Amino acid sequence: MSKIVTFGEIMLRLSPPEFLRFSQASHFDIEFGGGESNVAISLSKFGLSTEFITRLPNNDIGDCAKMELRKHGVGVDKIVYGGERLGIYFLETGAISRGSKVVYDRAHSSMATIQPGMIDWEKALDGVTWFHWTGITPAISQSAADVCLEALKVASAKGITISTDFNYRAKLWNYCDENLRKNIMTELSSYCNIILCNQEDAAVFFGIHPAKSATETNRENDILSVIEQLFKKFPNARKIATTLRTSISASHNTWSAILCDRENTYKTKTHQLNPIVDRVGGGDSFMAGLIYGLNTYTDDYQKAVDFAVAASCLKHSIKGDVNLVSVEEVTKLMEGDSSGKVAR
Ligand SMILES: O=C(O)C(=O)C[C@H](O)[C@H](O)CO
Repeated sequence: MSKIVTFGEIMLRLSPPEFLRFSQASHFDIEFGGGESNVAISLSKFGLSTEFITRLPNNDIGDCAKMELRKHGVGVDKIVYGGERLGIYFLETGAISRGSKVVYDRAHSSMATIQPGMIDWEKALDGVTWFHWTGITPAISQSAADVCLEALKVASAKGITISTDFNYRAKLWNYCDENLRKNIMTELSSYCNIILCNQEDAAVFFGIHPAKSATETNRENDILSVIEQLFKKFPNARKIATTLRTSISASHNTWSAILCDRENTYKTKTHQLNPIVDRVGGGDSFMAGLIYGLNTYTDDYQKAVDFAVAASCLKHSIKGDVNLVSVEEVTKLMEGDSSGKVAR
């Protein structure tokens, strides 16, 4: 039976109600979010045994984060405690052609000040079959990057499948220059078997760009060229996926994905995404869907990626960071029922 661990920072998400601007708000809606905890919660909703590892402050706010994870069935026993505070991110939700805005307030958080040796990875990863991290964790601080490396070394020695979502966040990565960032991400990524990546991630982290042919390229060829180069750079990578969003106008968005292994390419159908309720966590919901898909449809990779894209499509209908949908709901959409009919 699969047992999945994700590792990263869970934060308080504070957002003005509805579509108010920060400057208009007199109070905030409270949720919890974070790339890796979003994946853990979604996987737990799909019925997989899931554990989230992080460092939380030993105070009431840290307790609330833990209770949130527990409420969704995610294991919290490997969490360590200490440090001053829980990270926060402020989200102003955009509308029409005004984009959303994120302001991070996570400096000196418990996760940013985590140090090597604080987590006993040998014990924490005992009996685990899958370990997931993202490029957000090493972006927080050098010591968080070091702990990530500690985890990956142990996971890899134990033969655990390792996945990552590169998740470049331009507003983080403040503690190091471009070269160090490249070295850190190259070392961490070299342990990974399953990778979720987009063109920007590949360019920023590894200086990888689409190879231009004499003929005109298109978006799909560009990303396939990037994926080919990533496979060469990372010999341990078995599968690389990407999501493709088109924003034709504020009211016309589509969502699809591609999954590649070293021999084949699996493309999904294109889903319509309108109206979008909340697009935060779209990539995380895809990642969780892919982890579920690869664990469930073990010899049907087309089905695995079809499940992932349908899952993330549904996420866009849900307020908050997390994809609170069941396998049955995803399967229904995957099989073509996008009617949104009332279930009676
Ligand atoms: O941006 C981050 O660092 C977060 O983890 C916040 C959100 O949960 C994340 O962006 C969603 O993918």
